[in-house]
Amino acid sequence: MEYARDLGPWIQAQQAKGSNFTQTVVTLALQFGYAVPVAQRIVEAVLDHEGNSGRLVDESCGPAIDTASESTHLDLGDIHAQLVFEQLAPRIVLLDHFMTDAECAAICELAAPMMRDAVIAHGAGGTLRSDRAVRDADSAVLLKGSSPIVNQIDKRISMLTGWPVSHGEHLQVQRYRPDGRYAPHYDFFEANAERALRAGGQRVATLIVYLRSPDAGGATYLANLGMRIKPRRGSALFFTYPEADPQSGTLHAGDTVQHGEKWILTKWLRERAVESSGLNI
Ligand SMILES: O=C(O)CCC(=O)C(=O)O
Ligand SMILES: [Fe+2]
Repeated sequence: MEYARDLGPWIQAQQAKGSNFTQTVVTLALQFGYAVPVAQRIVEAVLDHEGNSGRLVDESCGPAIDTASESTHLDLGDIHAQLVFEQLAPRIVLLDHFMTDAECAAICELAAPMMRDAVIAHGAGGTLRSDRAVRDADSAVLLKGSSPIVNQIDKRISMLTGWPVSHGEHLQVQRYRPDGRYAPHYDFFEANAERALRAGGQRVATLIVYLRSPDAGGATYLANLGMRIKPRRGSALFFTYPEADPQSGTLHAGDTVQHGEKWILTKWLRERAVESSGLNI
């Protein structure tokens, strides 16, 4: 992450004037136009004396898409995806051509007969149940190893993110019909969701692949950023939340589908190997 060199002395001066961490971050954001998560990382780096070079090193050791190359093509072995957009903090990457049209169609066909009401976690125990007021969609689980195409996509996601297949949940396909939506939420578990956390630790990243675009509506809305990602078949949206906290800036929603159907493939990545026989959590 690059930032103006003179910010180092400016931040030190703010601190010397008695500004606390939060005040310095907010002032940096308001006065210099940095997004708050970026401002936070700059202030952290400067105060840790790492900021002298004017360059921040991302120390996160979780799943990551390596976009350091000058090229917008990402060689994923069996396919070349194309980098469309990336944001550093919170980390968001949008790719085109992550799956071919034929692969999207094959995954939809595989999932269609297995569709059930999509569920959400409720209460302290994290009991799973359908609540269409929050998540109005159907969902199907594609167990790891259950078919060649599932293997292929799992491997491709692992290659993209540098994260082992073992540390990912089973793929899921979500289908939204007209009026279907997913209200704003975080993907990480509540701290008291013991059963889910025991299976492989916290969720740390989400990958969504758009399999079928609705005719209207159904964007993925990144609420903290005021950003809308339009579903386009074969494109993939990746975001990470190294801290399972609102500070991750990853509040997001599936906007209401107005016309047509929206189908997506989701992969949630965990801290550790996921020990689950069937269902995700
Ligand atoms: O439907 C979308 O665009 C977002 C889906 C989502 O956030 C989820 O399944 O957790
Ligand atoms: Fe989500």
